Amino acid sequence: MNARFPPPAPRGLPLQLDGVGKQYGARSVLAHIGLTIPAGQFVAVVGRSGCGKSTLLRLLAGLEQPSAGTVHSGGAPLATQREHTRLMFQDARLLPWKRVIDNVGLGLRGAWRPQAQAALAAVGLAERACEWPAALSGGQKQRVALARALVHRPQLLLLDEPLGALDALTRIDMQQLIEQLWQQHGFTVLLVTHDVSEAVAVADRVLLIEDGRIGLDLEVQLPRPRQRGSAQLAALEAQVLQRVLAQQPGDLQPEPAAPLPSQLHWAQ
Ligand SMILES: Nc1ncnc2c1ncn2[C@@H]1O[C@H](COP(=O)(O)OP(=O)(O)OP(=O)(O)O)[C@@H](O)[C@H]1O
Repeated sequence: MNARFPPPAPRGLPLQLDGVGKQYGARSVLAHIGLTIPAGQFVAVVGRSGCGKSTLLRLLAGLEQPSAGTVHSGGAPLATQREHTRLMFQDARLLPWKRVIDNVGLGLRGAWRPQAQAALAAVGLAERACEWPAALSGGQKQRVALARALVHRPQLLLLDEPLGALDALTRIDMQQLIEQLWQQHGFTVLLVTHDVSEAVAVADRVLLIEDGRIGLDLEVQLPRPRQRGSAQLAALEAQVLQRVLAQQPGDLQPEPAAPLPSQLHWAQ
């Protein structure tokens, strides 16, 4: 990757969540979340489907407001830091009628092309700047989405399962790219992922959400680069998985099965 990418913001944003809750109508999704995340920490957020991982990210991104509690950064409401926060989703959300570089430069003013070109170089796609998004693979589209975030020099990068649709090898490449950019630029990362092995491989800290709260807060103190497939990573992964599996599936609990037509027949 390219070291010429503009110098990073001095540090990541620290986060302080106090008593954060989120309700949708009568349904409580998050309750009393209290968290201190130091500047520049790489945090992975895991938990069963529907436990509130994306909701937490949307609250941090300012796309939703908490029903209770506060989110601060450095003593001020996080909302004052919106320009330093970027969110990336599972789908790249590129505009198909704009070339790759124009997608990266969306929202920039002035002489933005060199910055966008440098961001593309940082994700290894300098040569693809003038192509249409349709000419890119899924992994390349996600790299463009990452460049589109990087070009704003974020201090807080919120990643909502951005690698979920990628094949296993492309996924590891992207994990390593994100880790490398994080090391270069020092932004704070919150990565929502369904993949516990990904969480322990890339993060400093893994948060498990269960019953609307932080059910497990695990420091990953292994040196980097981490050896995929190592016994230490496997042990951490097992520790998180055991905790997830010990939990009731909550709203994923299937409805009582309706009898099949053939069963109905035999019951008569
Ligand atoms: N706008 C909304 N209105 C009502 N309920 C919502 C809304 N957004 C999310 N929910 C509910 O909040 C709960 C948490 O949703 P969320 O998307 O945060 O879960 P998640 O952990 O990210 O799930 P997944 O892993 O499946 O993506 C779910 O039960 C969901 O149905």
